[in-house]
Amino acid sequence: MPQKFSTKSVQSLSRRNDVLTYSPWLAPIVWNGTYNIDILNAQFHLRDVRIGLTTFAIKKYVMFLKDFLETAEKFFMVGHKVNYYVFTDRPNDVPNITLSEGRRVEIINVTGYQRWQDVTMRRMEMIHNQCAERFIKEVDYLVCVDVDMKFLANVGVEILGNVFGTLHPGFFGASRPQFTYERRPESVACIPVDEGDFYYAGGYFGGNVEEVYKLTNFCHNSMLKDKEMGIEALWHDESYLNKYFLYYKPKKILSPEYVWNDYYGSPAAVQVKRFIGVDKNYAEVRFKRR
Ligand SMILES: CC(=O)N[C@H]1[C@@H](OP(=O)(O)OP(=O)(O)OC[C@H]2O[C@@H](n3ccc(=O)[nH]c3=O)[C@H](O)[C@@H]2O)O[C@H](CO)[C@H](O)[C@@H]1O
Ligand SMILES: [Mn+2]
Repeated sequence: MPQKFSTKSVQSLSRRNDVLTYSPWLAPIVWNGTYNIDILNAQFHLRDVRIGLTTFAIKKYVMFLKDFLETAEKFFMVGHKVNYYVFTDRPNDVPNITLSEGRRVEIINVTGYQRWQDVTMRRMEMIHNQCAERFIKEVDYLVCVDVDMKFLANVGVEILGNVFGTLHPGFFGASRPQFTYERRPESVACIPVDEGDFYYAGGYFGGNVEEVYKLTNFCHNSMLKDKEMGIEALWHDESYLNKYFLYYKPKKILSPEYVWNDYYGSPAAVQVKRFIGVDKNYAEVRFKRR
Protein backbone atom coordinates (compact mmCIF):
# COMPACT_ATOMS: atom_id res chain seq x y z
CA MET A 1 0.00 0.00 0.00
CA PRO A 2 1.20 3.51 -0.69
CA GLN A 3 2.35 5.60 2.21
CA LYS A 4 -0.20 7.93 3.68
CA PHE A 5 0.56 11.56 3.07
CA SER A 6 -1.31 14.77 3.63
CA THR A 7 -1.70 17.62 1.20
CA LYS A 8 -3.71 20.76 0.91
CA SER A 9 -7.32 19.92 0.14
CA VAL A 10 -8.40 20.26 -3.46
CA GLN A 11 -10.85 22.97 -2.44
CA SER A 12 -7.97 25.18 -1.34
CA LEU A 13 -6.36 25.27 -4.78
CA SER A 14 -6.25 28.73 -6.21
CA ARG A 15 -7.90 29.33 -9.54
CA ARG A 16 -6.49 31.15 -12.51
CA ASN A 17 -8.97 33.50 -14.08
CA ASP A 18 -6.39 35.42 -16.08
CA VAL A 19 -5.48 32.62 -18.47
CA LEU A 20 -7.12 29.78 -20.37
CA THR A 21 -6.70 26.60 -18.32
CA TYR A 22 -8.51 24.16 -20.64
CA SER A 23 -8.47 23.84 -24.39
CA PRO A 24 -11.83 23.46 -26.13
CA TRP A 25 -11.09 19.70 -26.39
CA LEU A 26 -10.59 19.59 -22.64
CA ALA A 27 -6.84 19.26 -22.51
CA PRO A 28 -5.56 20.97 -19.37
CA ILE A 29 -3.25 23.92 -19.98
CA VAL A 30 -0.63 23.70 -17.25
CA TRP A 31 -0.17 27.06 -15.52
CA ASN A 32 1.34 27.72 -12.13
CA GLY A 33 -1.31 27.36 -9.44
CA THR A 34 -3.55 24.90 -11.28
CA TYR A 35 -2.21 21.64 -9.86
CA ASN A 36 -1.01 20.07 -6.63
CA ILE A 37 2.48 18.70 -7.18
CA ASP A 38 2.39 16.51 -4.02
CA ILE A 39 -0.58 14.54 -5.32
CA LEU A 40 1.04 14.21 -8.74
CA ASN A 41 4.41 13.15 -7.35
CA ALA A 42 2.81 10.46 -5.22
CA GLN A 43 0.93 9.11 -8.23
CA PHE A 44 4.01 8.98 -10.44
CA HIS A 45 6.18 7.49 -7.68
CA LEU A 46 3.67 4.67 -7.33
CA ARG A 47 4.28 3.84 -10.97
CA ASP A 48 8.05 4.25 -10.56
CA VAL A 49 8.34 6.08 -13.86
CA ARG A 50 11.53 6.87 -15.69
CA ILE A 51 11.62 9.99 -17.82
CA GLY A 52 13.85 10.59 -20.85
CA LEU A 53 14.94 14.15 -21.58
CA THR A 54 16.23 14.39 -25.16
CA THR A 55 18.37 17.21 -26.40
CA PHE A 56 20.71 17.85 -29.30
CA ALA A 57 24.16 19.38 -29.06
CA ILE A 58 25.52 19.41 -32.59
CA LYS A 59 28.63 21.34 -33.49
CA LYS A 60 28.98 24.53 -31.45
CA TYR A 61 25.82 23.87 -29.47
CA VAL A 62 27.81 21.59 -27.13
CA MET A 63 28.66 24.86 -25.35
CA PHE A 64 25.12 24.94 -23.92
CA LEU A 65 25.27 21.49 -22.33
CA LYS A 66 26.93 22.38 -19.04
CA ASP A 67 24.32 24.91 -17.94
CA PHE A 68 21.54 22.83 -19.40
CA LEU A 69 22.49 19.67 -17.48
CA GLU A 70 23.50 21.39 -14.25
CA THR A 71 20.24 23.32 -14.01
CA ALA A 72 18.26 20.21 -15.01
CA GLU A 73 19.79 18.42 -12.03
CA LYS A 74 18.43 21.19 -9.80
CA PHE A 75 14.99 21.57 -11.32
CA PHE A 76 13.97 18.84 -13.78
CA MET A 77 11.89 16.00 -12.35
CA VAL A 78 13.59 16.20 -8.97
CA GLY A 79 13.18 12.94 -7.04
CA HIS A 80 12.31 10.95 -10.17
CA LYS A 81 14.39 8.72 -12.42
CA VAL A 82 15.79 10.50 -15.43
CA ASN A 83 17.81 9.54 -18.50
CA TYR A 84 19.37 12.48 -20.29
CA TYR A 85 19.76 11.56 -23.95
CA VAL A 86 22.36 13.84 -25.51
CA PHE A 87 22.50 13.52 -29.30
CA THR A 88 25.83 14.89 -30.44
CA ASP A 89 28.56 14.75 -33.05
CA ARG A 90 31.11 15.76 -30.40
CA PRO A 91 30.90 13.13 -27.68
CA ASN A 92 34.24 14.21 -26.21
CA ASP A 93 32.86 17.67 -25.51
CA VAL A 94 29.98 16.45 -23.37
CA PRO A 95 30.75 17.79 -19.90
CA ASN A 96 30.97 15.48 -16.94
CA ILE A 97 28.26 16.52 -14.50
CA THR A 98 27.65 15.11 -11.04
CA LEU A 99 24.25 13.47 -11.11
CA SER A 100 21.83 12.56 -8.36
CA GLU A 101 20.94 8.92 -7.78
CA GLY A 102 18.72 7.34 -10.41
CA ARG A 103 19.80 9.74 -13.12
CA ARG A 104 22.22 9.19 -15.97
CA VAL A 105 23.53 10.78 -19.14
CA GLU A 106 23.37 8.68 -22.30
CA ILE A 107 25.33 9.97 -25.27
CA ILE A 108 23.93 9.15 -28.70
CA ASN A 109 26.41 9.68 -31.52
CA VAL A 110 24.92 11.29 -34.58
CA THR A 111 26.24 13.12 -37.61
CA GLY A 112 25.79 16.85 -37.79
CA TYR A 113 24.10 18.22 -40.87
CA GLN A 114 25.74 21.20 -42.47
CA ARG A 115 22.72 23.54 -42.64
CA TRP A 116 21.33 24.55 -39.26
CA GLN A 117 17.85 24.11 -40.69
CA ASP A 118 18.63 20.45 -41.32
CA VAL A 119 20.13 20.06 -37.86
CA THR A 120 16.93 21.27 -36.22
CA MET A 121 14.58 19.38 -38.57
CA ARG A 122 16.45 16.08 -38.50
CA ARG A 123 15.90 15.88 -34.75
CA MET A 124 12.51 14.39 -35.58
CA GLU A 125 14.06 11.52 -37.54
CA MET A 126 16.69 10.83 -34.91
CA ILE A 127 14.23 10.84 -32.03
CA HIS A 128 11.92 8.62 -34.07
CA ASN A 129 14.67 6.06 -34.70
CA GLN A 130 15.68 5.97 -31.05
CA CYS A 131 12.08 5.46 -29.92
CA ALA A 132 12.08 2.03 -31.51
CA GLU A 133 15.75 1.34 -30.86
CA ARG A 134 15.96 2.04 -27.16
CA PHE A 135 13.53 4.59 -25.68
CA ILE A 136 10.68 2.10 -25.66
CA LYS A 137 12.81 -0.24 -23.53
CA GLU A 138 14.31 2.42 -21.30
CA VAL A 139 11.77 5.11 -20.41
CA ASP A 140 8.05 5.68 -19.89
CA TYR A 141 7.92 9.29 -21.05
CA LEU A 142 9.96 11.53 -23.29
CA VAL A 143 10.46 15.27 -23.02
CA CYS A 144 12.12 16.69 -26.15
CA VAL A 145 13.71 20.11 -25.86
CA ASP A 146 16.20 22.63 -27.27
CA VAL A 147 19.64 22.75 -25.67
CA ASP A 148 20.19 26.53 -25.74
CA MET A 149 18.12 26.76 -22.59
CA LYS A 150 18.43 26.52 -18.83
CA PHE A 151 16.08 25.65 -15.99
CA LEU A 152 15.24 28.37 -13.48
CA ALA A 153 12.43 26.68 -11.53
CA ASN A 154 10.84 23.27 -11.06
CA VAL A 155 9.61 21.29 -14.02
CA GLY A 156 7.99 18.16 -12.70
CA VAL A 157 5.56 15.38 -13.48
CA GLU A 158 2.74 17.90 -13.95
CA ILE A 159 3.87 18.12 -17.58
CA LEU A 160 3.62 14.40 -18.29
CA GLY A 161 0.80 12.86 -20.25
CA ASN A 162 0.00 10.84 -23.31
CA VAL A 163 1.17 13.59 -25.69
CA PHE A 164 1.85 17.23 -24.94
CA GLY A 165 2.82 20.47 -26.67
CA THR A 166 3.83 23.85 -25.30
CA LEU A 167 2.46 27.30 -26.06
CA HIS A 168 5.10 29.37 -27.83
CA PRO A 169 6.03 32.36 -25.63
CA GLY A 170 5.62 34.78 -28.50
CA PHE A 171 2.04 33.81 -29.32
CA PHE A 172 0.13 32.71 -26.23
CA GLY A 173 -1.85 35.94 -26.20
CA ALA A 174 -2.10 36.18 -29.98
CA SER A 175 -5.01 35.34 -32.21
CA ARG A 176 -5.18 32.89 -35.09
CA PRO A 177 -4.22 35.19 -38.00
CA GLN A 178 -1.04 36.18 -36.16
CA PHE A 179 0.27 32.63 -35.80
CA THR A 180 3.30 32.05 -38.01
CA TYR A 181 2.06 28.75 -39.43
CA GLU A 182 3.23 27.64 -42.85
CA ARG A 183 0.60 29.13 -45.18
CA ARG A 184 1.74 27.98 -48.62
CA PRO A 185 -0.69 25.32 -49.85
CA GLU A 186 2.15 23.42 -51.56
CA SER A 187 3.63 22.51 -48.18
CA VAL A 188 2.43 19.53 -46.15
CA ALA A 189 2.72 21.84 -43.12
CA CYS A 190 0.17 24.29 -44.51
CA ILE A 191 -2.52 25.41 -42.07
CA PRO A 192 -5.26 27.48 -43.72
CA VAL A 193 -6.15 30.85 -42.17
CA ASP A 194 -9.43 29.55 -40.78
CA GLU A 195 -7.83 26.65 -38.90
CA GLY A 196 -5.44 26.22 -35.99
CA ASP A 197 -5.88 26.37 -32.23
CA PHE A 198 -2.61 27.49 -30.69
CA TYR A 199 0.91 28.19 -31.87
CA TYR A 200 3.16 25.55 -30.33
CA ALA A 201 6.90 25.88 -29.79
CA GLY A 202 9.17 23.55 -31.73
CA GLY A 203 11.52 23.34 -28.78
CA TYR A 204 9.34 21.53 -26.25
CA PHE A 205 7.07 18.55 -26.78
CA GLY A 206 6.72 15.03 -25.47
CA GLY A 207 4.55 12.23 -24.22
CA ASN A 208 4.80 8.50 -23.89
CA VAL A 209 7.23 6.76 -26.23
CA GLU A 210 4.54 5.43 -28.55
CA GLU A 211 3.02 8.87 -29.07
CA VAL A 212 6.38 10.56 -29.59
CA TYR A 213 7.16 7.84 -32.14
CA LYS A 214 4.02 8.76 -34.10
CA LEU A 215 4.53 12.50 -33.79
CA THR A 216 8.16 12.44 -34.92
CA ASN A 217 7.28 10.06 -37.76
CA PHE A 218 4.68 12.49 -39.09
CA CYS A 219 6.97 15.49 -38.81
CA HIS A 220 9.91 13.76 -40.44
CA ASN A 221 7.89 12.29 -43.31
CA SER A 222 6.18 15.61 -43.97
CA MET A 223 9.58 17.27 -44.15
CA LEU A 224 10.77 14.64 -46.64
CA LYS A 225 7.67 15.08 -48.82
CA ASP A 226 8.23 18.82 -48.90
CA LYS A 227 11.90 18.33 -49.66
CA GLU A 228 10.98 16.22 -52.70
CA MET A 229 8.87 19.11 -53.93
CA GLY A 230 11.69 21.56 -53.25
CA ILE A 231 9.94 23.28 -50.37
CA GLU A 232 10.94 23.80 -46.74
CA ALA A 233 8.39 24.91 -44.17
CA LEU A 234 8.74 28.44 -42.81
CA TRP A 235 9.73 27.45 -39.27
CA HIS A 236 11.12 24.03 -40.10
CA ASP A 237 10.26 21.29 -37.57
CA GLU A 238 8.07 23.76 -35.66
CA SER A 239 5.77 24.14 -38.69
CA TYR A 240 5.35 20.37 -39.05
CA LEU A 241 4.74 20.01 -35.33
CA ASN A 242 2.00 22.63 -35.49
CA LYS A 243 0.40 20.75 -38.38
CA TYR A 244 0.50 17.49 -36.44
CA PHE A 245 -1.16 19.07 -33.42
CA LEU A 246 -3.91 20.52 -35.60
CA TYR A 247 -5.20 17.04 -36.35
CA TYR A 248 -3.83 15.03 -33.43
CA LYS A 249 -4.57 17.43 -30.64
CA PRO A 250 -2.31 17.28 -27.59
CA LYS A 251 -3.82 15.73 -24.47
CA LYS A 252 -2.03 18.23 -22.31
CA ILE A 253 -0.74 21.70 -23.13
CA LEU A 254 2.06 23.43 -21.26
CA SER A 255 1.95 27.15 -20.64
CA PRO A 256 4.89 29.25 -21.86
CA GLU A 257 6.33 29.03 -18.33
CA TYR A 258 7.97 25.90 -19.72
CA VAL A 259 9.72 27.49 -22.69
CA TRP A 260 10.13 31.13 -21.88
CA ASN A 261 12.44 33.69 -23.43
CA ASP A 262 13.11 37.07 -21.83
CA TYR A 263 12.93 38.60 -25.26
CA TYR A 264 9.19 38.58 -24.53
CA GLY A 265 9.58 40.45 -21.24
CA SER A 266 7.74 39.50 -18.05
CA PRO A 267 3.96 39.45 -18.51
CA ALA A 268 1.89 39.03 -15.34
CA ALA A 269 0.39 35.73 -16.53
CA VAL A 270 3.81 34.11 -16.47
CA GLN A 271 4.27 33.87 -12.71
CA VAL A 272 7.19 31.47 -12.94
CA LYS A 273 9.79 31.18 -15.67
CA ARG A 274 10.77 27.53 -15.49
CA PHE A 275 12.89 26.96 -18.58
CA ILE A 276 14.34 29.89 -20.42
CA GLY A 277 16.29 30.58 -23.60
CA VAL A 278 19.95 31.46 -23.20
CA ASP A 279 21.13 34.45 -25.18
CA LYS A 280 23.09 33.32 -28.15
CA ASN A 281 24.89 35.00 -30.97
CA TYR A 282 23.23 33.33 -33.96
CA ALA A 283 26.05 34.11 -36.38
CA GLU A 284 28.59 32.75 -33.92
CA VAL A 285 26.93 29.44 -33.04
CA ARG A 286 25.29 28.59 -36.33
CA PHE A 287 27.79 29.59 -38.98
CA LYS A 288 31.33 29.86 -37.72
CA ARG A 289 33.64 26.93 -37.79
CA ARG A 290 35.47 25.83 -34.67
C1 LIG B 1 12.53 27.33 -28.12
C2 LIG B 1 12.01 26.90 -29.44
O1 LIG B 1 10.83 26.63 -29.60
N1 LIG B 1 12.94 26.79 -30.43
C3 LIG B 1 12.59 26.44 -31.82
C4 LIG B 1 12.97 27.62 -32.75
O2 LIG B 1 14.29 28.02 -32.83
P1 LIG B 1 15.65 28.40 -32.16
O3 LIG B 1 16.13 29.68 -32.69
O4 LIG B 1 15.57 28.30 -30.68
O5 LIG B 1 16.57 27.20 -32.79
P2 LIG B 1 17.98 26.66 -32.29
O6 LIG B 1 19.08 27.42 -32.92
O7 LIG B 1 17.98 26.58 -30.81
O8 LIG B 1 17.95 25.20 -32.92
C5 LIG B 1 17.15 24.19 -32.37
C6 LIG B 1 17.99 23.14 -31.65
O9 LIG B 1 18.70 22.34 -32.62
C7 LIG B 1 19.96 21.97 -32.09
N2 LIG B 1 21.06 22.56 -32.89
C8 LIG B 1 20.82 23.52 -33.81
C9 LIG B 1 21.86 24.01 -34.62
C10 LIG B 1 23.16 23.52 -34.43
O10 LIG B 1 24.14 23.91 -35.10
N3 LIG B 1 23.35 22.57 -33.47
C11 LIG B 1 22.34 22.08 -32.71
O11 LIG B 1 22.58 21.24 -31.85
C12 LIG B 1 19.99 22.46 -30.63
O12 LIG B 1 19.49 21.47 -29.79
C13 LIG B 1 19.07 23.65 -30.71
O13 LIG B 1 18.58 24.04 -29.44
O14 LIG B 1 12.66 27.22 -34.11
C14 LIG B 1 13.40 26.09 -34.58
C15 LIG B 1 13.04 25.89 -36.03
O15 LIG B 1 13.44 27.01 -36.77
C16 LIG B 1 13.08 24.87 -33.72
O16 LIG B 1 11.73 24.47 -33.88
C17 LIG B 1 13.35 25.20 -32.26
O17 LIG B 1 13.01 24.08 -31.45
MN1 LIG C 1 16.70 27.21 -29.27
